[in-house]
Amino acid sequence: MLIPFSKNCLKSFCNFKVPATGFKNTIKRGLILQSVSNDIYQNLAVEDWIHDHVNLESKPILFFWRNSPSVVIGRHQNPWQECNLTLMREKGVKLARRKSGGGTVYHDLGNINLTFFTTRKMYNRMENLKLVVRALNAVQPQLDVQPTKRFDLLLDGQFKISGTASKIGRTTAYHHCTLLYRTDATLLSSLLKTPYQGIRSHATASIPALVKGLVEKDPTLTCEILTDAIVAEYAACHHIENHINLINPTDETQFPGINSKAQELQTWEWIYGKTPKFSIQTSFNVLHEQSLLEIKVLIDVKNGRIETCHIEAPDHWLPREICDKLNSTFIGSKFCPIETTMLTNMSHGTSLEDDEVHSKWNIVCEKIKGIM
Ligand SMILES: Nc1ncnc2c1ncn2[C@@H]1O[C@H](COP(=O)(O)OC(=O)CCCC[C@@H]2CCSS2)[C@@H](O)[C@H]1O
Repeated sequence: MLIPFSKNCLKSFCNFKVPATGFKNTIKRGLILQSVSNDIYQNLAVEDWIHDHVNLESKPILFFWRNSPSVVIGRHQNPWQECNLTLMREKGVKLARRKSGGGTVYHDLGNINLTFFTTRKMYNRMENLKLVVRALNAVQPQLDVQPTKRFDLLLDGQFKISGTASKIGRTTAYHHCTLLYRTDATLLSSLLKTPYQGIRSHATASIPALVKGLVEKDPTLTCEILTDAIVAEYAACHHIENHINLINPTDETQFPGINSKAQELQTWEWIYGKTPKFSIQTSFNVLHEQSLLEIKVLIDVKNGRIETCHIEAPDHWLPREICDKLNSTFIGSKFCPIETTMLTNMSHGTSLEDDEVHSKWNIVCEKIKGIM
């Protein structure tokens, strides 16, 4: 049963504004929430907000959420290494960095996300996954779904339908996982494949797997059927009412300060700027008098910005001093195609009066944009 979420409901969970005494009899043993939003940043902000503000002692929370097409990288990952940013921009797929560690996954409405909030003490990923498996078997006993040692869920022993990540705080923790019920595996794998060559970094690498949606096994399954089954199992386990509380992640009266959290999660500084330091060593060819010339590139990127840049072109194609000027122009700028376009345009009206040199400068900038 879906019911809109009442303000008092969450208040009895919060650490603040609520007196420590007087609620003893009204405190519930747990709560099931579902977001009305499909915005990845708003939904990640809910996780962050609950993690920061809610006292979960004896009152665990299960949160359901789905997103419009998005790629979600782990806290310590490198987006250039993990996904095809060019294809994502083309298809309007959002990029988000979450607060938990682990690998990169693709979300769309065919994917349900579940977040199990508990105290740090009660944090237990395997129990949560077993609960999901019991729920799946309750709706379709024929399904062969098993948790793995890495806390994935595999269908028929080989297809990943769920990936796990977690964040463990001082007193509270959450385990979140995906549940793929409908997916375009070809699109998913092309979005999660880097086209950029020569990246060196110590960022966490994802572990690619074969994926499948549950509907391929049982076409009658829907998001609602699956959610209801998990809700029923969770409610039974925690002796709480079998219902979902709908929440609006933009509602400041329920979640004071949540909109600024969502804003922060979509800043360039968080999504790209938090990438662990990396370098990219690559080369590309340009056509000159019917032969190919090699342009070598070595770029170090720190906090998402170009720290050092060595572009080397044959002297007779692009004079050394122009290459040096190009290198110093890039230093300090964001490793980002929009910023590079601005730099390219800014070179107009400078010392590049020579049209030929100017067009070569533009060619190099275009090629560099292709690796961003
Ligand atoms: N949605 C989804 N579900 C299951 N598996 C996926 C999905 N998208 C991609 N993959 C596969 O997992 C690997 C990456 O596996 P890897 O093990 O590296 O990473 C994970 O599983 C992370 C799970 C994070 C879950 C969070 C829950 C809420 S916000 S995101 C990828 O290369 C694909 O092969």
